[in-house]
Amino acid sequence: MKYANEARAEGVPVRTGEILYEAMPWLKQVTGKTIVIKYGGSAMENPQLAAEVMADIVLLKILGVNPVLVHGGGKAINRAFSNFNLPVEFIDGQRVTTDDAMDLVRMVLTGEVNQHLVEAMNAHGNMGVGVSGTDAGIIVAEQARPELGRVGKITRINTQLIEDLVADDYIPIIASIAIGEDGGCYNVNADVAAGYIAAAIGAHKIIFLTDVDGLYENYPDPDSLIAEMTLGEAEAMVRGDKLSSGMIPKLSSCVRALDSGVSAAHIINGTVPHALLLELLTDSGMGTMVGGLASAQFLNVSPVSKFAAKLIENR
Ligand SMILES: Nc1ncnc2c1ncn2[C@@H]1O[C@H](COP(=O)(O)OP(=O)(O)O)[C@@H](O)[C@H]1O
Ligand SMILES: CC(=O)N[C@@H](CCC(=O)OP(=O)(O)O)C(=O)O
Repeated sequence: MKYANEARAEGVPVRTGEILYEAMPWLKQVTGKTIVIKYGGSAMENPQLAAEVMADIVLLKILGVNPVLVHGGGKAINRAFSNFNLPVEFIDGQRVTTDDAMDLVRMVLTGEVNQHLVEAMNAHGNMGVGVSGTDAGIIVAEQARPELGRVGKITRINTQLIEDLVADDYIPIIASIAIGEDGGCYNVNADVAAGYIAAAIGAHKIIFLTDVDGLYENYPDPDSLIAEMTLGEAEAMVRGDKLSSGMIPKLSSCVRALDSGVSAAHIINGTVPHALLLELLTDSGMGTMVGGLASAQFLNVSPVSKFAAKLIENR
């Protein structure tokens, strides 16, 4: 037997209660909504952190959010290429993928990365269903450019399987491999795949989990980290010549998603513990938000006004 006084002496976690309560306004905005989460290979390098990210996604599902996970695995593919002495070559952020290399890319993304994520997620209750973009023709593509080999340009997204899984309260975990219009399969950039999927399923938000704190105007100058930008500003940056490598497909995908009605896109640091929860359920916010706020007058204001801004945005 244990007396109540004893339990209290161990410390009542008042702050924990406050934190949970503070989540309410944010939770009201996202519960029942579909959120596409793109998990990049760069933020997946630490398996413990990756397992925590999967647990946070399950928590969001339990809280009524409908997460759809789209993942890459560029670093794991690089390692496999090096093991097989295949050259790693990118043109405009896209991996040059020969026919033989395609088999390896598919093996790594669907056989290794996807299944590790499924395993980590399903340690918390078997909600994760791992699929490739080829399953039920989720991602359909044609050859992008002959010099890239089997790199696909997405032509359409079939949303049915994703919608069915979400309706049945599963969490789709989608590897960025596409089925060809001409048969066969294609390697597609996972940022691009996530943007297309978010647009096609009418997601509320898209969140890119990467290994930096967000988008820097002049990378890596820490003072140039962008907290918020409008769709117009993002479009101008995509058209300009300041962006390099990994951020080109991410920002282009933010633009595509917002153009199709997704309310906000976020680029956040997935290596920060509980980054997703902090972004979605607290006043703190994280990284770079594209779109989102109704007006610049709400920038850098108190949490209460920020909440008001979010309500306006949701009208
Ligand atoms: N302007 C920029 N802002 C932030 N990161 C940038 C920028 N330009 C290039 N990067 C690089 O982009 C990387 C993230 O892209 P990438 O490696 O493709 O990640 P992921 O695996 O998450 O898709 C960062 O680690 C950083 O080195
Ligand atoms: C065409 C192309 O470049 N495909 C990517 C697919 C994986 C990916 O996008 O992974 P990240 O999200 O970790 O960058 C590749 O082969 O690396």
